[in-house]
Amino acid sequence: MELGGRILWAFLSGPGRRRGTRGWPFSSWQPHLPLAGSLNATELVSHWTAIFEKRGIPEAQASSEYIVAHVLGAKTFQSLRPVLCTQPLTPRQLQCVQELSSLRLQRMPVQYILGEWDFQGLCLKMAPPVFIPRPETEELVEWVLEEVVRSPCVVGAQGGPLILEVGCGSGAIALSLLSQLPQSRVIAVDKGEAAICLTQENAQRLQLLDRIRIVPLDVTLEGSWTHLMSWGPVDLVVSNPPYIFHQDMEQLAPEIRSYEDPLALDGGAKGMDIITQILALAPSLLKDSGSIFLEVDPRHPELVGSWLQSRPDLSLDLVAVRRDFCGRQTCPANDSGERMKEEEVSSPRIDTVVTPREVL
Ligand SMILES: C[S@@+](CC[C@H](N)C(=O)[O-])C[C@H]1O[C@@H](n2cnc3c(N)ncnc32)[C@H](O)[C@@H]1O
Repeated sequence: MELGGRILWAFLSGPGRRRGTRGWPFSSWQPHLPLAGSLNATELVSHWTAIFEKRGIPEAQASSEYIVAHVLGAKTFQSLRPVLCTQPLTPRQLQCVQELSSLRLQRMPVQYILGEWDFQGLCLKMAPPVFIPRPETEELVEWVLEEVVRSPCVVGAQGGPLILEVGCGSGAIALSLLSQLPQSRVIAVDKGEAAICLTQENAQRLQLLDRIRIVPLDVTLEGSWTHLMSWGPVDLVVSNPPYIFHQDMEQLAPEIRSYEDPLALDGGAKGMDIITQILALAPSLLKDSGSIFLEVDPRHPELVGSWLQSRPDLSLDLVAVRRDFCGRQTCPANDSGERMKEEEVSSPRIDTVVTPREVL
């Protein structure tokens, strides 16, 4: 498929991905501490799973397994050495499990409790209120990687693409692209101070600081981009922007509502505030042959399509839409208002391919 101008790839995430329906279980109820020496890891997991279930904590068993494994020095319960599963925990270990489980009872996400989480095989430090990277976003990264490998024009002057990530959060997208594209360089921007610090720390931990520039920047501020232009136009823009419709914010799970930065989630009335900022800036920042990859809500391709029609000056075409592994998607309409054709392609995760206007 030959593409004339700059192009846009939209990655749809299911409507439920950042929401939740469970209630806030705050109460004065105190779980009792099991007697020291009396419980091994397997029994302790059962003990806390039962408490979590009783208190309506989502993913009760997984939560207790992660916590117990973490205290015993493993990433997952399944990877614990068999002897550690049957050996009684020490009083100190029991106390530690108790403290971390109490945080879970307050609906703190497991990722913040453990203080680290894996994304694309990288172990990243996590800290509230910086957005916790979701598994759906790993698919966005995989899509970008596929396109970089497939498209020889996505190569910058130093032999790899120059990538701009808008809203880097913990650095998950930027750092996983850097680690899998050894020739690439990334400019990672975020308006949140905590996000900038966490990306910096994660880049340092992963020894990727030499190929990343981490810039505190609010994309909605006029003129904020001018100093980015000195690094030249980029080959790719990647973003998992805040895209939740404002009215949907109230339906978010307590884990999200109480611990993650609302600025990482709330995309304004139609979830488009940051999306349109990114698109509007593309001509100044993106090479003519460049691409933008965005994670969006299933309602967005239609909205983005209409918005792009009102901005022909941007020379941007929405060329492809994928849905996430949850498989939820609305099929957007094309220019003539018809439903877009669904094509079967090699990856089962791709459901709709939108060809660029020039090719239609
Ligand atoms: C959904 S989070 C994505 C974080 C990370 N990329 C990930 O996928 O895990 C969106 C990020 O955009 C940042 N952000 C929100 N508004 C912004 C703005 N106006 N300018 C720059 N960054 C912004 C937030 O601070 C947040 O870190």
